[in-house]
Amino acid sequence: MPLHAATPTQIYTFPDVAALSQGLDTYVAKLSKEAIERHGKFTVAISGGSLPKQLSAVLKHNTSVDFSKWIVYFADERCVPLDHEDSNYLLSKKELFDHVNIPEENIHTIDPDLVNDPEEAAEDYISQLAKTFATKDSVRFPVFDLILLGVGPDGHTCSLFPGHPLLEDHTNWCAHITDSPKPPSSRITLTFPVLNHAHHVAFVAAGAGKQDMLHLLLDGPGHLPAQMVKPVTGTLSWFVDDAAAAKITSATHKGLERL
Ligand SMILES: O=C(O)[C@H](O)[C@@H](O)[C@H](O)[C@H](O)COP(=O)(O)O
Repeated sequence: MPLHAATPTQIYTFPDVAALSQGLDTYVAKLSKEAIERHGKFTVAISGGSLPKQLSAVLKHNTSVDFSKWIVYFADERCVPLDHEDSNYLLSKKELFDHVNIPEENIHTIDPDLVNDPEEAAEDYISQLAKTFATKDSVRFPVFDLILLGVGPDGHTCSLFPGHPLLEDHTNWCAHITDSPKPPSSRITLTFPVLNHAHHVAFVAAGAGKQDMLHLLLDGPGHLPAQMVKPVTGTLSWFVDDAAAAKITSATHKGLERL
């Protein structure tokens, strides 16, 4: 089955989290190879939460992936020091970076000196993005090869929360938030235009706790943040385990396929 979905949204389901990690490994390894063949690098943005562990369980052992060509950003980051237990960087470091050979300079962290000034931290992150995606003026939005997203119980993704003014940010590449309903309250996040310009966007969701939200997001129309992720020309995929997929009832459900 081709990974490039014929339908706007492709849902891949797996019997359990172990199989989900296997599927993610296959998917990410394929996209990494394609991107490196195409332009010599693989640009990827990674979220926090449960995703880094699910992503890395199998991938970190995959010796066929050329991690030396990876350029990593964070889909969102909490404004905390890099060694803080809430740091998304620290999580991905433990789960993935410590096990593979991504050059340190290719891993774009929040500037630890700016964690007390979220606005400055977001500005700095835009400058970091510009290093990879040309200058801020010569390209409209970064085009990531892959952005990996999680989804919260309220339908948030990245640090884009329901009803928040950041949902209306259609110009900045990265924005800050100081009133995140999910702690910690200060964060920086990629914005919708960046998410929607990626070549590939994949949501990852596992466990019965996600059932109701997945039903809401995938079975009907709506304007929750996760539903606002609609790549302009890229693909949109969901990687879910059977527990998370259990309440999906619409036509979309009939499209469920094993990877
Ligand atoms: O830093 C963060 O908090 C995230 O990037 C956030 O958007 C996360 O992906 C979702 O809240 C899902 O988190 P779980 O996978 O842990 O449910």
